[in-house]
Amino acid sequence: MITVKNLTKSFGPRTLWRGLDLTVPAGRMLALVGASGSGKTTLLNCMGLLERPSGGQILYEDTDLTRLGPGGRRRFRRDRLGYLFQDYALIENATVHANLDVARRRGTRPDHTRILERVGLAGREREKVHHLSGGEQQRVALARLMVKQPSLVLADEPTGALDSDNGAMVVDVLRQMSRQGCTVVIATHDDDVRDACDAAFDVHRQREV
Ligand SMILES: Nc1ncnc2c1ncn2[C@@H]1O[C@H](COP(=O)(O)OP(=O)(O)OP(=O)(O)O)[C@@H](O)[C@H]1O
Repeated sequence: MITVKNLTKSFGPRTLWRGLDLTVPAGRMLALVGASGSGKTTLLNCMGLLERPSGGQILYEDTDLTRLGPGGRRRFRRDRLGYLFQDYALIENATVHANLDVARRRGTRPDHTRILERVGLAGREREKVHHLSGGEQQRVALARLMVKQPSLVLADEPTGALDSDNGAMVVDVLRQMSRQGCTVVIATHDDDVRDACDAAFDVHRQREV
């Protein structure tokens, strides 16, 4: 479960939100919606320790993420978090296989063949990521999440570069992860994605819609 309490974020004189409260229980999928520029990505970045809020708390279970030191932040990212962001953060120069292997937890042997089949990339293990299209790279990022099995997934427009079939597949995979207990937060402008979530939170109005 992730709980955002009384969160404020300003860039210089401009305040995006003040006193924002939000809870996403484990096993639930929440859509972050709202006009362009309302701060959906910034809120994901705060939850994902990529940006510091100006005030307030972000609790993951009993840990206040805003108070973690460098070691705690590193461990949280490594052990708990899964990002599905627009720039994918893949290792461009490496193969699909290598990109999946870096996400593997010690002591686990995920079935890459089955996972790549699931995301529509069967047989592409040996290809270099920089040879893949934007939508294919987005699906490698999804496959990497399936390998990592994080307990908190933060996704920013995860269907942005995809056709509708692949978009639906991404939502199915995220739903499957949430059924296994993962907390999933998705910033989206896509009504199909929003409808597939358990709830939607408008970042501009600061309430569920
Ligand atoms: N590092 C930064 N410095 C200054 N302003 C920033 C910074 N990051 C984001 N902003 C501003 O904060 C506002 C919210 O941006 P953000 O990307 O979070 O919105 P969004 O709701 O995700 O938008 P979109 O739907 O267009 O992706 C924007 O006006 C943006 O210019």
